[in-house]
Amino acid sequence: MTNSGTSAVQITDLGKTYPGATDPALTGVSLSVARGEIVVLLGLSGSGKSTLLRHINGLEHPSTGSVVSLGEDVPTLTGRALRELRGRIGFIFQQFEIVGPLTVLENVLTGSLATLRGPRVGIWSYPKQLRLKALGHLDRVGLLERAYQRADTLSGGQQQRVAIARALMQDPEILLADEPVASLDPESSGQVMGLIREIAAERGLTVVCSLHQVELALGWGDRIVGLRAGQVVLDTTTDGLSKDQVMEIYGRVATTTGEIAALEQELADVREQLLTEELGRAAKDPDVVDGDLT
Ligand SMILES: Nc1ncnc2c1ncn2[C@@H]1O[C@H](COP(=O)(O)OP(=O)(O)OP(=O)(O)O)[C@@H](O)[C@H]1O
Repeated sequence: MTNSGTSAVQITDLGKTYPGATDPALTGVSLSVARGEIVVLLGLSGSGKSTLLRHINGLEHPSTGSVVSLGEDVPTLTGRALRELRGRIGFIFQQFEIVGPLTVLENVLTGSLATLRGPRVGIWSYPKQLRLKALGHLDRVGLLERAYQRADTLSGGQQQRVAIARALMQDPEILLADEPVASLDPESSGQVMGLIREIAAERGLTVVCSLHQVELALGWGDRIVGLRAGQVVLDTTTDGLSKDQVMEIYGRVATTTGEIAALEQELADVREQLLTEELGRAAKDPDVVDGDLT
């Protein structure tokens, strides 16, 4: 069944409890995303962002409630119908999932594997029209000159741009991005997020992207959906929304052991990021002798 309505995603009263878990990962989540909308899921580690994203393309099965993506009743789909839906929904992950020893071009080409029969080895095993399409996407993300280089010789930001080009090979209608800049420095983060937005506007893509950086989310998304312990605690457009207003609702004092553990983890991550940035600055500082960071 295909629905020609304007809703890209319609989630109603979604609940998810993982097998063996005592607490639900999601409770009573309802969310409607219009076609062409750019939505940020914001929340602490463990608040349920990935779980929610993974329901949209059927990587998770709901415990209760319904998920309709691009007019398809996702939990009822299996086999070919599910593969077809996933073909219409691109997914970008935090860890890029790039195959290091393969060339940049071949990594992009793997984005078209679902449309081809049989395994492919090497760029010449892909039809010419797909090779040209992949080169076009690499050009769009600014990496054309890197096409024949090994993917693991690229920086983190460049690898994430390869992941964007790979997702575009599917000609997706929806793009899901799960903390796409969590492993990047602030400058590369801004570039990657800017690129996703530009490409979404060019292609009229619907984007649902999880982030945990409040300021980035405010500057980037049209709408913010705040999750806390598996529940939607904020759902508003970013227009005129201040950081304090977001923090007030989504960053309230942690109350459960799980939330406190999540906050502690978040703090450890921030400390690690600061240390990495500091080491990066020290490495560039001409006054610091090689290896001497004291
Ligand atoms: N496969 C799984 N099996 C059991 N529990 C899981 C599984 N995946 C996630 N969870 C639990 O579900 C809850 C929500 O996790 P989820 O990964 O969706 O949160 P998140 O907000 O995306 O976190 P992060 O920002 O760290 O990725 C957490 O308590 C997590 O431990």
